[in-house]
Amino acid sequence: MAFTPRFVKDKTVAIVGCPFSGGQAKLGVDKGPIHLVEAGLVDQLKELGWNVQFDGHHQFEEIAAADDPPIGKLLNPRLVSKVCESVAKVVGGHAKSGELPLTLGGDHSLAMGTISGTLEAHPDACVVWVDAHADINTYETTDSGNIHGMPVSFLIGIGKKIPEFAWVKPLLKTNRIVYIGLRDVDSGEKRILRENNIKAFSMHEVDKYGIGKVVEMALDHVNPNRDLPIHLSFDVDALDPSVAPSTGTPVRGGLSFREGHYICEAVWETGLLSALDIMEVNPSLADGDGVEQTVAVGCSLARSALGETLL
Ligand SMILES: NC(=[NH2+])NCCC[C@H](N)C(=O)O
Ligand SMILES: [Mn+2]
Ligand SMILES: [Mn+2]
Repeated sequence: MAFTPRFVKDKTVAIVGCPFSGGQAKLGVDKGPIHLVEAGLVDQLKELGWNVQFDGHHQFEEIAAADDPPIGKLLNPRLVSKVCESVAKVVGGHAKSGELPLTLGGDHSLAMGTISGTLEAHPDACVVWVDAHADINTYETTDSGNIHGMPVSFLIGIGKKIPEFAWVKPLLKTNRIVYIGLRDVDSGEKRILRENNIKAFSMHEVDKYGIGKVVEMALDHVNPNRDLPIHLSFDVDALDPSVAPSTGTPVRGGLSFREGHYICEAVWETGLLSALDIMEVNPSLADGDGVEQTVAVGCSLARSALGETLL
């Protein structure tokens, strides 16, 4: 289908490369965006008819806080906060000018920035969060202290208020986010999802209803009239590790290659996509083939969400 989504002008996609790993402990996830671009993503999107804006990856070095001791259990808190704040400005700027921001991670803490940016530009946007994890731990519930397991709690405004993160406005309403693919949710997170009535389709529902029905139910929940902008935040660990092995927190029993792509295709078909994140590609994990395979799958998910069809 050769159309442009409703909230995008001149079929322009702005690639926001975010070589950042501070939201978790494994080295290498900062190399994800570089590999995705080197695999030819820019030309692939041009081939699909997009005007592609890409002026190099973001440099976060100058942001590095000299002294960044943990706050409670939270690791690298000042660094993550400052990086996400700058990402929010960049993503929000693109969205306001009618470009579709495609953020390449980097770890999923970045979504605190990307979704903040989306909501500045489109206050009524909804979020489809595709992940093995709920990433909704709070100051009180996090066990690992890794902020990539926490961005959603900041966006909806739960948990202890941390002054270092004061810029994050709790703009995301709990009925405007839906999860697909969950299978490794901490017990504190399960309670948060329940108490806040947050809709989630785990792998159990994918097995039970099939991916077609699950995506339809997910969109019915966050976007009942199919008129709101959609921010699709895709953590590649939603896919089964046999499909995307190069990622920091793989969990077996994940989405198949087709199920992952189907989600992207179905979101594209709504004509409402307004921002896309491809997160947690870590080219230093897994060996030879696995790395190439994961990078290729990251690119093809992006293409599917941006209009590539099978026929
Ligand atoms: N974006 C991710 N891969 N998140 C994994 C989070 C794992 C775990 N729930 C934690 O909070 O540490
Ligand atoms: Mn995950
Ligand atoms: Mn995640």
